[in-house]
Amino acid sequence: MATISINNLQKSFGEKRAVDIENYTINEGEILGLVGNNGAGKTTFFRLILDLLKADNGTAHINEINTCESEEWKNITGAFIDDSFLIDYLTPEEYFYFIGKMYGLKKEEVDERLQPFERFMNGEVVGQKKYIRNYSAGNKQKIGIISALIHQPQLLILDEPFNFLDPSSQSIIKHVLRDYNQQTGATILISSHNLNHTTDICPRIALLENGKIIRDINNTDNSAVKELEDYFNVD
Ligand SMILES: Nc1ncnc2c1ncn2[C@@H]1O[C@H](COP(=O)(O)OP(=O)(O)OP(=O)(O)O)[C@@H](O)[C@H]1O
Repeated sequence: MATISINNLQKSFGEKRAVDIENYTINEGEILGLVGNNGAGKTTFFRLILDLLKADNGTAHINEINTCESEEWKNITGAFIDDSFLIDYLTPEEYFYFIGKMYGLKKEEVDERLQPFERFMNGEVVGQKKYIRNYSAGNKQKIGIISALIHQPQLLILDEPFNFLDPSSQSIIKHVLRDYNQQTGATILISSHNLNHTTDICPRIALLENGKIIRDINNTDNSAVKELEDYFNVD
C-alpha cells in the first residue's frame, strides 16, 4: 500500500515557479488525476516525487520515506514519464526481462505477466525482433506503461498515459488501470489533457495552475466533467 505526502514542495526554473504545493496527501488506493494547462507543472510534480529533480524546498514522502533520502520506495513504485525511461537498443522483450530481473522475476514470470496485456499490445510489441528505437510513439508508450506495471507496484505514476495511443488502446488502458486499482488497491497517479478519460477513471482530480493545486475535486460521482470543461473553456 502506498500513501504520498507532500509538504511545502517547491521548484523553480529561473523566475518560473513550476511547482508550489503546500500540503497534499494522496491516500492509499486512490486514483488521482492531475490536470492543468501546458506548463502548469504536472510533469515537474511527478519528477520531484520520483527524485528525478531536486526540490528547492520541501519534501515528497512515499509511505513515510523521503524519496530523495532513501531508496526504499523504489521497490513498490512503477513509473513511466517519458521515452527516456526506455532503453533504445533493447527489444521490448529484452527490456521487460531486464526490468523483471531488477525485481527478482524470472523470464517465465515476466512472460506470464505480459499475457493480460496481449490485447493492449495488439500483436505489435513483442515478437517483432525490433529494437525499441524503431517503434512508433504509441507502441513506445505501451512498452513504457507495461514496464511500469510488470512488477505489480503499489504505487503507479504515469505521465500522460493516453498520449499517442489509438482510441481502442486508450480504452483498454483505462480498463487496465481501473482493474489494477480495484484488484490490488494500488495508488495510481496520472496526468492527462483528456478530461473525459480523467473523469472516467479518477475519483479524485487535482487541478494545477502555475504549480499550485488550485482545486482538489471529488469526482466519485463523476461530476467533475462540467467543472473542468468550464475551467478549460471547452464548448
Ligand atoms: N528543465 C527545465 N528547465 C527550465 N524550465 C523547465 C524545465 N522543466 C520544466 N520547466 C518549466 O516549468 C514549468 C512546468 O513545466 P511542466 O513540464 O512540469 O508542465 P506540465 O504541466 O507537465 O506541461 P505540459 O502539459 O505541457 O506537459 C513550465 O513553465 C516549464 O517551461
